Amino acid sequence: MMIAGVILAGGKSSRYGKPKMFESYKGKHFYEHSLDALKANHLSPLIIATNHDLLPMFQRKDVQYVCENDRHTYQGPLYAITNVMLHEQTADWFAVLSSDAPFITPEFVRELITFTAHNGVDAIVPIQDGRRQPLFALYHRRTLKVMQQLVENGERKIGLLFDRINVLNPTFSKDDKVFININTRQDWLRQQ
Ligand SMILES: Nc1nc2c(ncn2[C@@H]2O[C@H](COP(=O)(O)OP(=O)(O)OP(=O)(O)O)[C@@H](O)[C@H]2O)c(=O)[nH]1
Repeated sequence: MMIAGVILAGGKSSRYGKPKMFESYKGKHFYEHSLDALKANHLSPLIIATNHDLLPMFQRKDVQYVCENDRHTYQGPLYAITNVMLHEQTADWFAVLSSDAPFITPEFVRELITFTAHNGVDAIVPIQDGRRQPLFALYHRRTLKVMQQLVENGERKIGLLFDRINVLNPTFSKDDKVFININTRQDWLRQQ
């Protein structure tokens, strides 16, 4: 079974005011914390989903870059995941992380992956504090068709996907910090 590691690192960062994936924590950019958590679990290929404007700002060479078509820039995570699945056709599963969660750990990714052993599951989406965490999640390749249908209908909400596929919703009580994502500078000041 092949699991690709995907980091969503496009978007507008409009609430943050500048591209938040390049903020630094412990000597690494935010996006590198996601990348290294996937890499530590030997996921392959490793893919950063981004857009042409941001592409020159990434420094890591140990990863593939998948850019959204200019016309489709800023369409959100659902579009970005669909685009990655269309580009990477060999992986069975896609471990998808955001690039604004600097407290992510290899241990979290390792635990998440264990749930792929469940039969007949299309996606593994943790629930934390009663909320779904779709950007700390795993999606099977067979979800691509439904994703494409949603995207073609102009849908942006990834939540709509979960009504149409078989989702496992594990809980991770141990390390609450893992799921913290940074949307505003205020968020980041609070966490430091
Ligand atoms: N590749 C790609 N990633 C995206 C896109 N939209 C959001 N993301 C990523 O998805 C994660 C969550 O994004 P959000 O914070 O909800 O949206 P954002 O556009 O980055 O920021 P806001 O403008 O403040 O909403 C981040 O890691 C983003 O980099 C997109 O269109 N393409």
